[in-house]
Amino acid sequence: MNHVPAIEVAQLTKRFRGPKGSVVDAVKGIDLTIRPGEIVAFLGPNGAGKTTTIDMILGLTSPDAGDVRVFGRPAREAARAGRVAAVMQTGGLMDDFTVAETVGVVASLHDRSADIDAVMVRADIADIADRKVSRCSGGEQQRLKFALALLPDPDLIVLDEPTAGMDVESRRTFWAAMRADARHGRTVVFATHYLEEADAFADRIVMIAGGRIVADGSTAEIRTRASRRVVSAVLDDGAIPDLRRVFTDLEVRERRGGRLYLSSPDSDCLARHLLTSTDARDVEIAAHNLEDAFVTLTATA
Ligand SMILES: Nc1ncnc2c1ncn2[C@@H]1O[C@H](COP(=O)(O)OP(=O)(O)OP(=O)(O)O)[C@@H](O)[C@H]1O
Repeated sequence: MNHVPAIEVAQLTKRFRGPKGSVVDAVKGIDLTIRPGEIVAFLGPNGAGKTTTIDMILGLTSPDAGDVRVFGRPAREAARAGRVAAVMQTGGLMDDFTVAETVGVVASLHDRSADIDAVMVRADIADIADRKVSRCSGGEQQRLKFALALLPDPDLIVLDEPTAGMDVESRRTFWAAMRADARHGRTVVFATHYLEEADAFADRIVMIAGGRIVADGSTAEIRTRASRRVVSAVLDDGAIPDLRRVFTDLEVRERRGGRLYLSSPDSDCLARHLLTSTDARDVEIAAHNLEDAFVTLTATA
């Protein structure tokens, strides 16, 4: 069963028509395979097409072209079978219920429900069980929605910007609960604007811009692909001509504080050469942060 992808999307396309005949190509032929147990971030700016893609994966919107399979089945069928659950940005909670009542009512709607107490602990809402929903903060409400999503014990959980509008502390608590739960082998897909969330939580980042995937890989791969790493060392300018002969793509970026900053497509090879074949001292390799990668990749999309 594990050979069947959790999500398989082929040439997924969605066009919206505006009021005056205008058209928006929200998703322009996305291909994507997500394996069971992966934690994947959809990272992209506003209007990139993340929500539209998620809606099609959940079977809430039909694609204009292309195909979505969730655990080998059409999206809606997988959702009906209780294999998929979602935490969406807005709506869905009743103000006058307490947290525990909400969980109880929703659990009773499922044919098969996970242990309620265990779910409340996993979503980190056991301490606020008696609080009215209307008195819960945005972060607490999102954790409650996360608990509701855990109730059918789904194999895939999809979260659309689950921490939008939360402060730093609430975000941290939310992700701590998510991370603890993800260790149980569930597949998790989430959309975010926050680079640090994708970086800290996902195994894999799918960057979406302008309705297309502009990069797909592990966080480290994305960084490397987006921008070369910078190798710096204490080294005289006199060494540069020789380095240029060995590394035809060498870029001399700057000299600062006695250090020379260089880059080349293979930074490991450059660093090795500096250490073994030149007088360079204090060699360092610095990865660009994800913010740099994001700007570079979406600018060229
Ligand atoms: N129902 C709709 N009718 C018309 N246009 C739509 C509709 N839904 C989305 N769009 C447009 O499709 C594009 C993609 O929107 P989408 O919500 O998928 O992006 P997103 O990456 O989720 O953005 P955000 O991060 O702001 O939520 C946008 O230009 C948006 O305005």
